[in-house]
Amino acid sequence: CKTSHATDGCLWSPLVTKNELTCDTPWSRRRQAAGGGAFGAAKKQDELLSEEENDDEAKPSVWQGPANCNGRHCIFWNEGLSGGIALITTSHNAQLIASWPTANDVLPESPPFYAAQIPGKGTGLIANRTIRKGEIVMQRTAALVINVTPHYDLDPETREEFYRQALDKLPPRRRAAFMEQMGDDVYAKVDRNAFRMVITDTPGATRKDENKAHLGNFLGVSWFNHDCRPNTHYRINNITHTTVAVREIAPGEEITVTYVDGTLRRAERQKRLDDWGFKCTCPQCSLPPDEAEESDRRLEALKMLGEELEERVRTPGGLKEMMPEMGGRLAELYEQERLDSYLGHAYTRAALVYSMFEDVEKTTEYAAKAAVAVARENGDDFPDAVAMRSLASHPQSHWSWGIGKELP
Ligand SMILES: C[S@@+](CC[C@H](N)C(=O)[O-])C[C@H]1O[C@@H](n2cnc3c(N)ncnc32)[C@H](O)[C@@H]1O
Repeated sequence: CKTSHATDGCLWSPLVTKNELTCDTPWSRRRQAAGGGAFGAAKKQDELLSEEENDDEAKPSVWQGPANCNGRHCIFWNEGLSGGIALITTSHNAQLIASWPTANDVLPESPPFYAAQIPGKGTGLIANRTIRKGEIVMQRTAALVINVTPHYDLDPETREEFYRQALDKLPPRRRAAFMEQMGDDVYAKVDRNAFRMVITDTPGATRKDENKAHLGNFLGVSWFNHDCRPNTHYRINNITHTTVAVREIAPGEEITVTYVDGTLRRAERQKRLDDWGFKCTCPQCSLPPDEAEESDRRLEALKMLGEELEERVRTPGGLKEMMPEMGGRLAELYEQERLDSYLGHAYTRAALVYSMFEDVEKTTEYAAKAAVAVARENGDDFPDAVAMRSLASHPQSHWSWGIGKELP
């Protein structure tokens, strides 16, 4: 093994230990991604979704970098991992990412959607068959991960050059797929299509910690348009983005996500969506005035009730003021507002409140619903999903059981 930053042969990187060097690992040929007929739509639209999967020759999975540093932020990349990943971040964050598992970024044989032009929205994704509630619609690993500090602090010219250098580290088809996204330059493509994510191994780190806050660009995921009452929920684990259906999606229906907090009132949602450069005309935003006002009133009630429950649980003696029905009311408000992608949170609150007052029937009902909704939204092993399964099967053994009744 020679140690070099050359683009072929045995590659060296500070991100791998000597034992992990992959010099003699034979290159595995990646399988050809499905495409063509399954999408049914025009070829151009198929390519939007599948091009990065069609590389003729696979690359070895080797982390490289740092290169092209600007202060503490450098470019790190791995051409062979999950279709190709490039990072602009610190060495510490890059090492952390390199230690994480990633999903294999390959489209399923028959993706349940095709890309099409949607009037007034640009490109979007349409279901080509019935998609079941709870079904994974798409799973992608980030192609580009960028720390927020260079994104917000660098002068535009330096930043654009820096981003182009990072993009150059991706395999050509992946780079081409990136360039298909909406936005006039690389910066705008990142800005319009990226998801905020926290790169940390420290529980409790928040997006406000600039060292940890990053923007992740996930090819394919960028084609989901916004709806204030979307039919999917997404989660980001490590640097993998997973989109799951939160209700049954009919063939021909557009697959949507929300870009903003759907529990906000209509004017606030629309204000935030202005930043994305469009006026939202989704069914919820297009309700007749009286129904829109009713929705806003429900959202206000939902917010107040949620805050009241939090406050009472946190304040000494606060549980004395609580009534078991408050939990059920909260869940009802979420259901009436069709906030299908937030039901895990609402059902969990409801189950806990009923458990505090030893209502066995309601506790098991809401804990069972919460277990299913939380698993759908966050994965089967998510701690709240595990806790809700346990509450549903043995309510009396849970920490919350009866604590509302035991107070003096
Ligand atoms: C992440 S991209 C989604 C894909 C995009 N339609 C395209 O053609 O690349 C976000 C952009 O799509 C458009 N968009 C998304 N949802 C929309 C909606 N509900 N109404 C109008 N435009 C929307 C906006 O221009 C927004 O800035």
